[in-house]
Amino acid sequence: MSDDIAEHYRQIISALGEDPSREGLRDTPKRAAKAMQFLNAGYTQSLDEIINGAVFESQTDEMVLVKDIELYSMCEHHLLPFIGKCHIAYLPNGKVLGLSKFARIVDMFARRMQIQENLTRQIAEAVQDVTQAKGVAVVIEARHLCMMMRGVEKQNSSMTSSVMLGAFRKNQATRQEFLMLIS
Ligand SMILES: Nc1nc2c(ncn2[C@@H]2O[C@H](COP(=O)(O)OP(=O)(O)OP(=O)(O)O)[C@@H](O)[C@H]2O)c(=O)[nH]1
Ligand SMILES: [Zn+2]
Repeated sequence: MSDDIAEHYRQIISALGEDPSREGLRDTPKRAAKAMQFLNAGYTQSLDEIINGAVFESQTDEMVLVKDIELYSMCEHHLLPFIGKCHIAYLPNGKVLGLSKFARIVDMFARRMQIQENLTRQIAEAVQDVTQAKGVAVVIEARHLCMMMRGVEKQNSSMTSSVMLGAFRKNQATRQEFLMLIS
């Protein structure tokens, strides 16, 4: 599979007018294939596998917030990166999730091709699924290279997307508390 991807990169380099056999580019198809596979490793992972049973009983019923999880993904339209941070909050319902698992959930979905809005929803639904929480909130703030280095070439705009489930959707005070904590 890696060889396959490398061969396609070799053809792309050639079609772009470069010589893929010149010294500096000789190993580039292989490197690019490896990098692309890493950036899309989410397709080879599953929620069960990354959670690895790290869901613990707890009677806490206060909001838990994991803030500023850095995020690197690629938009499915241009295969160019979007980069930003993700905030995840939930209201436990007898169970809490291992802290590192929030970052693992973000990475698993971020390392697939998609748009930011869908990524936000996938993360929220995964946290809900795993914790059976009373509510889950996810906000992603990101800058899209497809808007910066090409196309409209706007360097300072960023996009914020959010998904609120359960109590965060129904209860204004809960939502406000979350938004205040991440602001
Ligand atoms: N909503 C949303 N749009 C995205 C995301 N990533 C890229 N896009 C947009 O997807 C759209 C694709 O538009 P097209 O007109 O088909 O493609 P294009 O000609 O390359 O568009 P321009 O970027 O405007 O040059 C653009 O408006 C992008 O800004 C994302 O995560 N969410
Ligand atoms: Zn794009």
